[in-house]
Amino acid sequence: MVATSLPFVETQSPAHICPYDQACNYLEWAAKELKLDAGIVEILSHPRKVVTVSIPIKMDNGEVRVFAGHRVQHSDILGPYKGGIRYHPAVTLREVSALAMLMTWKCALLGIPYGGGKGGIPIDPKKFSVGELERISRRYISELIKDIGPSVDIPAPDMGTSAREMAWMMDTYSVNVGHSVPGVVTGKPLSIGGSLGREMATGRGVMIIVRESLKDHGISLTGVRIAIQGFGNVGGAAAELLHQAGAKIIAVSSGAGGIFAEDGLDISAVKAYAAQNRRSVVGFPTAKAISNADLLTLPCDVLIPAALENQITEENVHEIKAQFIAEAANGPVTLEANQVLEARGVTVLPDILANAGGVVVSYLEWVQGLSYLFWDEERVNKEMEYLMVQAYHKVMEEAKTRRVNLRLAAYTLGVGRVAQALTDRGLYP
Ligand SMILES: NC(=O)C1=CN([C@@H]2O[C@H](COP(=O)(O)OP(=O)(O)OC[C@H]3O[C@@H](n4cnc5c(N)ncnc54)[C@H](O)[C@@H]3O)[C@@H](O)[C@H]2O)C=CC1
Ligand SMILES: O=C(O)CCC(=O)C(=O)O
Repeated sequence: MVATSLPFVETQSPAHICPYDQACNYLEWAAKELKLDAGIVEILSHPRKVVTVSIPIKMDNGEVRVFAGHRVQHSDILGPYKGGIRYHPAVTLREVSALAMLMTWKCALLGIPYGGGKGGIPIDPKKFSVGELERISRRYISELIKDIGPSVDIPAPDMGTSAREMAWMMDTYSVNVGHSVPGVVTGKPLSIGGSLGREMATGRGVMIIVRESLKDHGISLTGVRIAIQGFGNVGGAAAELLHQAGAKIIAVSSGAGGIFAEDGLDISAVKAYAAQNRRSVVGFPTAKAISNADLLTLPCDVLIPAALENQITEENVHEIKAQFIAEAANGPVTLEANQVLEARGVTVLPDILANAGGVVVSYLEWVQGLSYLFWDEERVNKEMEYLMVQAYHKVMEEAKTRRVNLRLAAYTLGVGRVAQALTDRGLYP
């Protein structure tokens, strides 16, 4: 296991598991299987560019506060940096760096012409007014103006951000360069060049990958018992689509806790409740209250962590009862826990495959924008489904050929493609 140092001043990760070390461990694991040169691993272990900016803001009460805003550009070997921007109090530079690296492998695995990037601001958006969030978002993008662009680095939503923030960012970028540039972000509102289907895309991709994996095991979605941690953009959409497909969603959660119903939750009612309660499911009538930790260990067929990283670790892995885990979040299962689950025969559908639906539709949004031709939702969903199912089968085939688990198979495909491009472009001497 490596403990990789980053060449910049560091904010410490509060978690005991350093996400960047973990990302490098995954890279090393894949590199060993691929028998890559140590030099290639060394290059790919370091982000190409790391930017941290100060965001000075006048709060509604007149006080001036300064926030840190990060953008990490891991690799642009296959195309412009691509990845979301996270607003969450636990954001650190190491976390953003790890997530940027994951984006590189995800885009490569899906065969879309992007590199990997990620951004983040360590704030809890629930504690800010809309006006304060707008000022933070606009100043963050103004500070990054030279580092982003439709062929350089294209942000998108992640935890704590949505189409609203993307619209502010697109507008700020456009005003700064003097003309409208819709392609600078994806996940934007439809009115300014967003794509139909983007909002539900990550959840839809999760549903597709779960469905394909169950199908391979001779199981249909009907009646399958599913627990989902996180009921935001990704978890909420996955819950809705899996419920529509016949699955029984027995538990969902938000940051402050979760809810459980043995016979399955009415997901439309939970959605309506969360919309009225600042996106929290806590207190939903007719369901039992459970903690986020308890949700993970519920007896169920499929567990979908759709919130933060490092949720299933060596500490709780032995209590996990699900036979299938779909990583809707980025990095929710640690490498050590993954190995334990694999030894027990649990199918872990890795993040870079399971949650790739979002970046795939971001790509389709970008393509539609560049061609000035907008598609109906059916076409967007069909194109996304094709790319997701194709990637799923490639991962299954790779796992079979190499006799490795699905995570390693996904990584060998993603890392292998980037390493090949690095060599072909002559960037590896
Ligand atoms: N938005 C997107 O298109 C994509 C998101 N992802 C990943 O999916 C995950 C969720 O992202 P979004 O749904 O977009 O975020 P979101 O902000 O819309 O929702 C996050 C959900 O997690 C809950 N949450 C927050 N802290 C928590 C905690 N400590 N324990 C349990 N739940 C907690 C929130 O209450 C909320 O229900 C993240 O890991 C993100 O990187 C991955 C691919 C694309
Ligand atoms: O849609 C995108 O461009 C990026 C989504 C993202 O941040 C992710 O897949 O983790």
